[in-house]
Amino acid sequence: MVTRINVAGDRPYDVLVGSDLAGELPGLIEGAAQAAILYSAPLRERAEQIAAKCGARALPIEVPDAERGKSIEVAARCWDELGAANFTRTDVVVGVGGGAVTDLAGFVAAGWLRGVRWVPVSTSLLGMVDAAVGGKTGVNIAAGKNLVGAFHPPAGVLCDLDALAMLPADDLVAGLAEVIKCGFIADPRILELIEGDPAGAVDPAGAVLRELVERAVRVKAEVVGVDLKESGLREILNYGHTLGHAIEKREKYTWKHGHAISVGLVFAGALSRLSGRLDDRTAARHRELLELVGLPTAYPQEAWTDLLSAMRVDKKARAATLRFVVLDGLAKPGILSGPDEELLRRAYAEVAR
Ligand SMILES: NC(=O)c1ccc[n+]([C@@H]2O[C@H](COP(=O)([O-])OP(=O)(O)OC[C@H]3O[C@@H](n4cnc5c(N)ncnc54)[C@H](O)[C@@H]3O)[C@@H](O)[C@H]2O)c1
Ligand SMILES: O=C(O)C(=O)C[C@@H](O)[C@H](O)[C@H](O)COP(=O)(O)O
Ligand SMILES: [Zn+2]
Repeated sequence: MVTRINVAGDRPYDVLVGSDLAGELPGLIEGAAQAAILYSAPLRERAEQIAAKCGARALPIEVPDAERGKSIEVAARCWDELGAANFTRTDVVVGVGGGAVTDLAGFVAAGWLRGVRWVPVSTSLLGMVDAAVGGKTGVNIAAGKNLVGAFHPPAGVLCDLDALAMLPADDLVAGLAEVIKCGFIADPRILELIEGDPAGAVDPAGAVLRELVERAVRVKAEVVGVDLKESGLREILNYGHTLGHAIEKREKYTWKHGHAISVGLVFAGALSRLSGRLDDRTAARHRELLELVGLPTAYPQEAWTDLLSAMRVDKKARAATLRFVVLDGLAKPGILSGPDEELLRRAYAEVAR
Protein backbone atom coordinates (compact mmCIF):
# COMPACT_ATOMS: atom_id res chain seq x y z
CA MET A 1 0.00 0.00 0.00
CA VAL A 2 1.34 3.44 -0.96
CA THR A 3 0.33 6.52 1.02
CA ARG A 4 0.46 9.82 -0.89
CA ILE A 5 0.83 13.00 1.13
CA ASN A 6 0.50 16.19 -0.87
CA VAL A 7 2.66 19.22 -0.21
CA ALA A 8 0.92 22.39 -1.36
CA GLY A 9 2.58 25.52 -2.78
CA ASP A 10 3.45 27.07 -6.14
CA ARG A 11 4.85 23.73 -7.29
CA PRO A 12 2.88 21.09 -5.35
CA TYR A 13 4.25 17.55 -5.13
CA ASP A 14 3.56 14.25 -3.41
CA VAL A 15 5.50 12.39 -0.74
CA LEU A 16 5.05 8.66 -1.36
CA VAL A 17 5.38 6.35 1.64
CA GLY A 18 5.39 2.59 1.02
CA SER A 19 7.43 -0.34 -0.21
CA ASP A 20 9.21 -1.08 -3.46
CA LEU A 21 8.77 2.45 -4.84
CA ALA A 22 11.56 2.51 -7.45
CA GLY A 23 8.98 2.02 -10.20
CA GLU A 24 7.47 5.41 -9.31
CA LEU A 25 10.61 7.31 -10.35
CA PRO A 26 10.12 7.41 -14.16
CA GLY A 27 6.74 9.08 -13.66
CA LEU A 28 8.35 11.79 -11.53
CA ILE A 29 11.15 12.61 -13.97
CA GLU A 30 9.28 12.49 -17.25
CA GLY A 31 11.10 14.18 -20.13
CA ALA A 32 14.56 13.79 -18.60
CA ALA A 33 17.20 12.33 -20.91
CA GLN A 34 19.70 12.08 -18.04
CA ALA A 35 19.39 11.45 -14.32
CA ALA A 36 22.40 12.19 -12.10
CA ILE A 37 22.16 9.71 -9.24
CA LEU A 38 23.98 11.01 -6.13
CA TYR A 39 24.66 8.43 -3.42
CA SER A 40 27.29 7.49 -0.85
CA ALA A 41 29.04 4.11 -0.50
CA PRO A 42 26.56 2.40 1.90
CA LEU A 43 23.76 2.99 -0.63
CA ARG A 44 25.71 1.95 -3.75
CA GLU A 45 23.65 -1.16 -4.46
CA ARG A 46 20.33 0.63 -3.91
CA ALA A 47 21.48 3.49 -6.13
CA GLU A 48 22.34 0.99 -8.89
CA GLN A 49 18.83 -0.48 -8.65
CA ILE A 50 17.31 3.00 -8.84
CA ALA A 51 19.55 3.89 -11.79
CA ALA A 52 18.46 0.77 -13.66
CA LYS A 53 14.77 1.62 -13.22
CA CYS A 54 14.80 5.41 -13.59
CA GLY A 55 13.87 5.47 -17.27
CA ALA A 56 16.65 7.93 -18.24
CA ARG A 57 20.38 7.63 -18.93
CA ALA A 58 21.88 7.34 -15.44
CA LEU A 59 24.93 9.38 -14.42
CA PRO A 60 26.04 7.84 -11.10
CA ILE A 61 27.98 10.18 -8.78
CA GLU A 62 29.38 8.70 -5.56
CA VAL A 63 29.92 11.29 -2.80
CA PRO A 64 31.48 11.01 0.68
CA ASP A 65 29.13 9.59 3.31
CA ALA A 66 27.07 11.52 5.86
CA GLU A 67 28.08 15.12 6.74
CA ARG A 68 31.43 14.73 4.91
CA GLY A 69 29.46 14.89 1.68
CA LYS A 70 27.58 18.03 2.65
CA SER A 71 30.26 20.50 1.59
CA ILE A 72 30.70 23.14 -1.06
CA GLU A 73 33.72 21.24 -2.44
CA VAL A 74 31.65 18.10 -3.02
CA ALA A 75 28.86 20.17 -4.60
CA ALA A 76 31.44 21.77 -6.92
CA ARG A 77 32.71 18.34 -7.97
CA CYS A 78 29.12 17.26 -8.76
CA TRP A 79 28.63 20.40 -10.90
CA ASP A 80 31.83 19.56 -12.80
CA GLU A 81 30.40 16.11 -13.54
CA LEU A 82 27.12 17.60 -14.74
CA GLY A 83 29.09 19.94 -16.99
CA ALA A 84 31.11 17.08 -18.45
CA ALA A 85 27.87 15.21 -19.20
CA ASN A 86 26.20 18.23 -20.90
CA PHE A 87 23.42 18.14 -18.33
CA THR A 88 20.55 20.37 -19.53
CA ARG A 89 17.49 21.97 -17.98
CA THR A 90 15.28 18.98 -18.75
CA ASP A 91 17.63 16.61 -16.90
CA VAL A 92 17.13 15.69 -13.28
CA VAL A 93 19.13 15.09 -10.09
CA VAL A 94 18.21 12.15 -7.86
CA GLY A 95 19.58 11.81 -4.31
CA VAL A 96 19.60 8.27 -2.91
CA GLY A 97 20.39 8.23 0.80
CA GLY A 98 19.82 9.87 4.14
CA GLY A 99 19.34 13.56 4.82
CA ALA A 100 22.97 14.46 4.13
CA VAL A 101 22.91 13.12 0.56
CA THR A 102 19.44 14.49 -0.21
CA ASP A 103 20.37 17.96 1.16
CA LEU A 104 23.43 17.89 -1.11
CA ALA A 105 21.50 16.58 -4.12
CA GLY A 106 18.86 19.29 -3.74
CA PHE A 107 21.56 21.94 -3.47
CA VAL A 108 23.35 20.65 -6.57
CA ALA A 109 20.01 20.75 -8.43
CA ALA A 110 19.20 24.25 -7.14
CA GLY A 111 22.53 25.63 -8.36
CA TRP A 112 22.79 23.89 -11.72
CA LEU A 113 21.58 26.17 -14.54
CA ARG A 114 19.84 28.15 -11.73
CA GLY A 115 17.58 25.23 -10.88
CA VAL A 116 16.76 21.84 -12.38
CA ARG A 117 14.31 19.22 -11.11
CA TRP A 118 15.32 16.84 -8.36
CA VAL A 119 13.91 13.86 -6.49
CA PRO A 120 15.02 12.62 -3.07
CA VAL A 121 14.84 8.85 -2.70
CA SER A 122 15.07 8.84 1.05
CA THR A 123 16.57 5.84 2.80
CA SER A 124 16.87 6.94 6.46
CA LEU A 125 14.10 7.58 8.95
CA LEU A 126 15.24 11.15 9.51
CA GLY A 127 15.39 11.74 5.78
CA MET A 128 11.87 10.43 5.21
CA VAL A 129 10.16 12.36 7.98
CA ASP A 130 12.09 15.59 7.56
CA ALA A 131 15.05 16.21 5.24
CA ALA A 132 13.48 15.03 1.97
CA VAL A 133 10.30 17.07 2.48
CA GLY A 134 10.02 20.84 2.18
CA GLY A 135 12.73 21.94 -0.24
CA LYS A 136 15.40 23.15 2.20
CA THR A 137 18.67 22.18 0.53
CA GLY A 138 22.23 23.09 1.45
CA VAL A 139 25.70 22.38 2.75
CA ASN A 140 27.65 23.07 5.94
CA ILE A 141 30.57 25.51 6.14
CA ALA A 142 33.09 26.11 8.91
CA ALA A 143 30.99 28.99 10.26
CA GLY A 144 27.95 26.82 10.82
CA LYS A 145 25.39 24.20 9.87
CA ASN A 146 23.48 24.57 6.58
CA LEU A 147 24.66 28.18 6.22
CA VAL A 148 24.79 27.95 2.42
CA GLY A 149 21.74 26.66 0.60
CA ALA A 150 18.54 27.33 -1.29
CA PHE A 151 14.82 26.70 -1.01
CA HIS A 152 14.24 24.36 -3.94
CA PRO A 153 11.25 22.00 -3.64
CA PRO A 154 11.59 18.54 -5.20
CA ALA A 155 9.42 17.13 -7.99
CA GLY A 156 8.33 14.37 -5.62
CA VAL A 157 9.67 12.38 -2.68
CA LEU A 158 10.05 8.61 -2.37
CA CYS A 159 10.10 7.14 1.15
CA ASP A 160 10.70 3.45 0.62
CA LEU A 161 10.13 1.84 4.02
CA ASP A 162 12.01 -1.30 2.88
CA ALA A 163 15.24 0.71 3.10
CA LEU A 164 14.84 1.06 6.86
CA ALA A 165 15.60 -2.66 7.33
CA MET A 166 19.28 -2.05 6.46
CA LEU A 167 19.59 1.32 8.23
CA PRO A 168 21.95 1.02 11.27
CA ALA A 169 19.92 0.94 14.52
CA ASP A 170 21.65 4.07 15.82
CA ASP A 171 20.55 6.02 12.76
CA LEU A 172 16.98 4.76 13.07
CA VAL A 173 16.89 6.00 16.66
CA ALA A 174 18.46 9.32 15.62
CA GLY A 175 15.55 9.83 13.22
CA LEU A 176 13.11 9.51 16.10
CA ALA A 177 14.40 12.84 17.47
CA GLU A 178 12.70 14.68 14.57
CA VAL A 179 9.60 12.49 14.93
CA ILE A 180 9.39 13.41 18.62
CA LYS A 181 9.91 17.08 17.69
CA CYS A 182 6.81 16.83 15.48
CA GLY A 183 4.92 15.31 18.40
CA PHE A 184 5.74 18.23 20.69
CA ILE A 185 5.10 21.02 18.18
CA ALA A 186 1.99 19.68 16.43
CA ASP A 187 0.83 16.08 16.87
CA PRO A 188 0.84 14.73 20.46
CA ARG A 189 -0.53 11.37 19.24
CA ILE A 190 3.04 10.73 18.06
CA LEU A 191 4.23 10.98 21.68
CA GLU A 192 1.52 8.59 22.90
CA LEU A 193 2.40 6.05 20.20
CA ILE A 194 6.06 6.01 21.23
CA GLU A 195 5.31 5.93 24.96
CA GLY A 196 2.83 3.10 24.38
CA ASP A 197 5.16 0.96 22.28
CA PRO A 198 8.82 2.07 22.30
CA ALA A 199 9.92 -1.23 20.74
CA GLY A 200 7.41 -0.79 17.90
CA ALA A 201 8.78 2.68 17.27
CA VAL A 202 12.14 1.18 16.26
CA ASP A 203 10.83 -1.88 14.41
CA PRO A 204 11.44 -1.08 10.73
CA ALA A 205 8.86 -3.60 9.55
CA GLY A 206 6.12 -2.68 12.03
CA ALA A 207 2.89 -0.72 11.76
CA VAL A 208 3.82 1.70 14.57
CA LEU A 209 6.87 3.04 12.75
CA ARG A 210 4.89 3.43 9.54
CA GLU A 211 2.23 5.45 11.37
CA LEU A 212 4.96 7.59 12.94
CA VAL A 213 6.50 8.26 9.52
CA GLU A 214 3.17 9.24 8.00
CA ARG A 215 2.18 11.46 10.92
CA ALA A 216 5.54 13.27 10.95
CA VAL A 217 5.46 13.77 7.17
CA ARG A 218 1.94 15.24 7.49
CA VAL A 219 3.11 17.68 10.16
CA LYS A 220 5.96 18.83 7.94
CA ALA A 221 3.85 18.91 4.75
CA GLU A 222 1.20 21.09 6.38
CA VAL A 223 3.80 23.61 7.55
CA VAL A 224 5.97 23.87 4.44
CA GLY A 225 2.90 23.87 2.20
CA VAL A 226 1.97 27.30 3.53
CA ASP A 227 5.41 28.76 4.37
CA LEU A 228 8.12 27.39 2.07
CA LYS A 229 10.64 30.17 2.76
CA GLU A 230 10.34 30.27 6.54
CA SER A 231 8.83 33.71 6.79
CA GLY A 232 6.85 32.69 9.87
CA LEU A 233 5.15 29.37 10.61
CA ARG A 234 8.00 27.21 9.26
CA GLU A 235 10.23 28.30 12.14
CA ILE A 236 8.38 25.84 14.39
CA LEU A 237 10.18 22.99 12.59
CA ASN A 238 13.37 24.41 14.07
CA TYR A 239 12.31 23.49 17.63
CA GLY A 240 15.44 22.15 19.37
CA HIS A 241 17.70 23.20 16.50
CA THR A 242 19.27 26.41 17.84
CA LEU A 243 21.31 24.52 20.41
CA GLY A 244 21.36 21.34 18.27
CA HIS A 245 23.11 23.01 15.35
CA ALA A 246 25.58 24.67 17.74
CA ILE A 247 26.48 21.22 19.09
CA GLU A 248 26.94 19.89 15.55
CA LYS A 249 29.27 22.78 14.72
CA ARG A 250 31.26 22.30 17.94
CA GLU A 251 31.60 18.59 17.13
CA LYS A 252 32.80 19.49 13.60
CA TYR A 253 29.76 17.65 12.18
CA THR A 254 30.80 14.27 13.55
CA TRP A 255 27.69 13.97 15.76
CA LYS A 256 24.52 12.61 14.22
CA HIS A 257 22.03 15.39 13.55
CA GLY A 258 19.28 13.54 15.45
CA HIS A 259 21.51 13.15 18.52
CA ALA A 260 22.32 16.86 18.60
CA ILE A 261 18.64 17.73 18.13
CA SER A 262 17.71 15.42 21.00
CA VAL A 263 19.88 17.43 23.41
CA GLY A 264 18.50 20.60 21.80
CA LEU A 265 14.93 19.48 22.44
CA VAL A 266 15.54 18.99 26.17
CA PHE A 267 17.16 22.44 26.25
CA ALA A 268 14.20 23.98 24.36
CA GLY A 269 11.72 22.33 26.75
CA ALA A 270 13.67 23.68 29.73
CA LEU A 271 13.84 27.15 28.19
CA SER A 272 10.08 27.06 27.61
CA ARG A 273 9.48 26.14 31.26
CA LEU A 274 12.02 28.56 32.76
CA SER A 275 10.57 31.43 30.75
CA GLY A 276 7.21 30.71 32.38
CA ARG A 277 5.55 29.46 29.21
CA LEU A 278 5.44 25.66 29.64
CA ASP A 279 4.21 23.45 32.49
CA ASP A 280 6.69 21.26 34.39
CA ARG A 281 5.12 17.96 33.24
CA THR A 282 5.36 18.69 29.51
CA ALA A 283 8.92 19.94 29.92
CA ALA A 284 9.93 16.77 31.81
CA ARG A 285 8.25 14.63 29.14
CA HIS A 286 10.93 15.72 26.63
CA ARG A 287 13.77 14.01 28.49
CA GLU A 288 11.65 10.99 29.45
CA LEU A 289 10.61 10.26 25.86
CA LEU A 290 14.00 10.86 24.29
CA GLU A 291 15.73 8.64 26.86
CA LEU A 292 13.02 5.99 26.48
CA VAL A 293 14.15 5.42 22.88
CA GLY A 294 17.86 5.71 23.74
CA LEU A 295 18.63 9.25 22.57
CA PRO A 296 21.28 11.44 24.29
CA THR A 297 20.03 14.26 26.52
CA ALA A 298 23.26 15.70 27.98
CA TYR A 299 26.30 17.64 26.77
CA PRO A 300 29.45 18.88 28.57
CA GLN A 301 29.10 21.86 30.92
CA GLU A 302 32.32 23.49 29.68
CA ALA A 303 30.93 23.77 26.14
CA TRP A 304 28.51 26.58 27.02
CA THR A 305 30.62 29.55 25.84
CA ASP A 306 31.29 27.89 22.46
CA LEU A 307 27.64 26.97 22.06
CA LEU A 308 26.40 30.47 22.87
CA SER A 309 28.70 31.96 20.28
CA ALA A 310 27.70 29.35 17.65
CA MET A 311 24.01 30.10 18.27
CA ARG A 312 24.60 33.69 17.12
CA VAL A 313 24.72 32.55 13.48
CA ASP A 314 21.43 30.66 13.80
CA LYS A 315 19.18 31.55 10.87
CA LYS A 316 16.37 32.65 13.19
CA ALA A 317 18.60 35.33 14.80
CA ARG A 318 17.95 38.92 13.77
CA ALA A 319 21.04 41.13 14.16
CA ALA A 320 22.24 40.59 17.76
CA THR A 321 18.86 39.20 18.90
CA LEU A 322 18.72 35.45 19.42
CA ARG A 323 15.31 33.86 18.76
CA PHE A 324 14.23 30.43 19.98
CA VAL A 325 11.25 28.24 19.19
CA VAL A 326 9.59 27.42 22.53
CA LEU A 327 6.31 25.83 23.62
CA ASP A 328 3.41 27.65 25.27
CA GLY A 329 1.87 24.22 25.88
CA LEU A 330 1.78 20.87 24.12
CA ALA A 331 1.46 21.48 20.37
CA LYS A 332 1.49 25.26 20.93
CA PRO A 333 4.80 26.51 19.55
CA GLY A 334 5.82 30.15 19.82
CA ILE A 335 8.92 32.36 19.63
CA LEU A 336 11.07 33.59 22.51
CA SER A 337 12.96 36.63 21.30
CA GLY A 338 16.06 38.03 22.98
CA PRO A 339 16.11 36.02 26.23
CA ASP A 340 18.79 37.20 28.64
CA GLU A 341 21.95 35.15 28.91
CA GLU A 342 21.22 34.10 32.49
CA LEU A 343 17.97 32.43 31.39
CA LEU A 344 19.80 30.61 28.60
CA ARG A 345 22.53 29.51 31.00
CA ARG A 346 19.93 28.14 33.46
CA ALA A 347 18.24 26.19 30.66
CA TYR A 348 21.63 24.83 29.58
CA ALA A 349 22.33 23.74 33.17
CA GLU A 350 19.49 21.23 32.70
CA VAL A 351 21.37 19.40 29.93
CA ALA A 352 24.92 20.01 31.18
CA ARG A 353 26.83 17.12 32.71
N1 LIG B 1 16.52 19.72 4.50
C1 LIG B 1 15.87 19.58 5.64
O1 LIG B 1 14.77 20.10 5.84
C2 LIG B 1 16.49 18.75 6.72
C3 LIG B 1 15.70 18.30 7.78
C4 LIG B 1 16.29 17.52 8.75
C5 LIG B 1 17.62 17.15 8.65
N2 LIG B 1 18.34 17.57 7.59
C6 LIG B 1 19.73 17.15 7.42
O2 LIG B 1 19.76 15.73 7.28
C7 LIG B 1 21.02 15.24 7.73
C8 LIG B 1 20.80 14.06 8.65
O3 LIG B 1 20.17 13.02 7.94
P1 LIG B 1 20.32 11.50 8.39
O4 LIG B 1 19.99 11.36 9.81
O5 LIG B 1 19.59 10.70 7.40
O6 LIG B 1 21.88 11.26 8.31
P2 LIG B 1 22.82 10.77 7.10
O7 LIG B 1 22.32 11.19 5.81
O8 LIG B 1 24.18 11.18 7.50
O9 LIG B 1 22.68 9.19 7.18
C9 LIG B 1 23.16 8.52 8.32
C10 LIG B 1 23.94 7.27 7.94
O10 LIG B 1 23.02 6.28 7.54
C11 LIG B 1 23.44 5.74 6.27
N3 LIG B 1 22.21 5.26 5.63
C12 LIG B 1 21.16 5.99 5.23
N4 LIG B 1 20.19 5.18 4.79
C13 LIG B 1 20.66 3.94 4.91
C14 LIG B 1 20.11 2.68 4.64
N5 LIG B 1 18.85 2.51 4.21
N6 LIG B 1 20.87 1.59 4.86
C15 LIG B 1 22.13 1.72 5.35
N7 LIG B 1 22.70 2.88 5.65
C16 LIG B 1 21.96 3.98 5.42
C17 LIG B 1 24.13 6.88 5.60
O11 LIG B 1 24.94 6.41 4.57
C18 LIG B 1 24.89 7.48 6.77
O12 LIG B 1 26.07 6.76 7.02
C19 LIG B 1 21.71 16.40 8.40
O13 LIG B 1 22.67 16.93 7.53
C20 LIG B 1 20.60 17.40 8.63
O14 LIG B 1 21.07 18.72 8.67
C21 LIG B 1 17.81 18.36 6.63
O1 LIG C 1 12.47 22.16 7.46
C1 LIG C 1 12.73 22.99 8.33
O2 LIG C 1 12.41 24.18 8.22
C2 LIG C 1 13.45 22.59 9.55
O3 LIG C 1 13.84 23.44 10.34
C3 LIG C 1 13.66 21.13 9.76
C4 LIG C 1 14.92 20.80 10.53
O4 LIG C 1 14.70 19.54 11.14
C5 LIG C 1 16.15 20.63 9.64
O5 LIG C 1 17.22 20.15 10.41
C6 LIG C 1 16.56 21.83 8.82
O6 LIG C 1 17.59 21.47 7.92
C7 LIG C 1 17.10 22.95 9.65
O7 LIG C 1 17.12 24.07 8.86
P1 LIG C 1 18.03 25.34 9.13
O8 LIG C 1 17.40 26.33 8.22
O9 LIG C 1 17.93 25.69 10.58
O10 LIG C 1 19.41 24.97 8.74
ZN1 LIG D 1 16.56 18.75 11.91
